[in-house]
Amino acid sequence: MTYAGNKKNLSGLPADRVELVVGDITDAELVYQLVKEADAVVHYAAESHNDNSLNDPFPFVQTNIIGTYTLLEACRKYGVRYHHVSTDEVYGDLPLREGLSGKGEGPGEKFTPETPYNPSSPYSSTKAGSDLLVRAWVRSYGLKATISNCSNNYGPYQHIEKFIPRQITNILSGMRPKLYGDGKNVRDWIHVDDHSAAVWTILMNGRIGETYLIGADGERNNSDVLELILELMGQPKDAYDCVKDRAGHDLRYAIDSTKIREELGWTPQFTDFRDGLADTIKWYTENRDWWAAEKEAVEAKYAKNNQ
Ligand SMILES: Cc1cn([C@H]2C[C@H](O)[C@@H](COP(=O)(O)OP(=O)(O)O[C@H]3O[C@H](C)C(=O)[C@H](O)[C@H]3O)O2)c(=O)[nH]c1=O
Repeated sequence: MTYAGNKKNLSGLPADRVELVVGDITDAELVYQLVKEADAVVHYAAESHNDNSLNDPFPFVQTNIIGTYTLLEACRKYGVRYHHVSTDEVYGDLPLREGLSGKGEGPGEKFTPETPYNPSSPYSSTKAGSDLLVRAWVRSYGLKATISNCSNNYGPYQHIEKFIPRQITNILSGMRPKLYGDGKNVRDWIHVDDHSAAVWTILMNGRIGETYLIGADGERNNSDVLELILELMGQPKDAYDCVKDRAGHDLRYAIDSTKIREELGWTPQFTDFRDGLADTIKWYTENRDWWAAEKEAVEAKYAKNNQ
């Protein structure tokens, strides 16, 4: 199997059965050469960070649209099975629920595979575009492909630009965590290993042409997540800064993952967010070498936007 992606996301896939390929997916010559030899392609190789897409959308159009197109064409040419890793953000956002405890309890509307696409940011609109390319390649050319749309991941090896690792590494670097706006925005958290296991399940048993939503019923608002990080790291509850909100900030994401659970028998294994977060903190604490060199540059980018 050829895996187009980023080594940092490999956690959970059986390494002996996967050949990791990191490269420029807009480089058609490279892509065709690799896909020719592959049994299957799992495409994780997106530009993925909303804040970066707001500052500079072009790499998102190039990688997420042209890169996906290039992979699809190569898979079509060589008859290779393709799985497209995507995001719940293609569906836009949901209204905040009154009284959300931050523990994912209670009823509320969630995204389903039938929810109409309504992306908000340059990032999510390019992911939506790439999903639609996949659907067109299935219908028009009979490409053997599946799509998954997952909620917010957390766990080891996540880029420190993202919310959870940013706050952990801020604290470890003697800086205060940064919360956008009022911190009431809700994300539906899933451990990266559960996401990887779900992708593997779809690749092995998913029906061609289908879209599966992946989520672990992990809704929490950002303030609650940050307060838990502060508590687990022995910091005062209020030791953070509220900073400028993200432009067009999506309010709430929530996934209904009934389809993958009932049809393919997948269930998340990381059901205790507190434990998963504690392990994640431990990982960043013990692996400073992995992130420390990048910290200054990441924070300088945020500082330019007063974030
Ligand atoms: C970096 C940062 C973020 N935030 C807020 C903004 C969001 O409400 C939440 C999570 O932000 P993050 O940028 O980590 O993730 P999302 O914008 O929700 O998107 C992520 O999850 C989806 C599914 C993908 O598809 C994206 O690829 C992935 O980046 O924390 C803060 O309050 N402070 C911060 O310093």
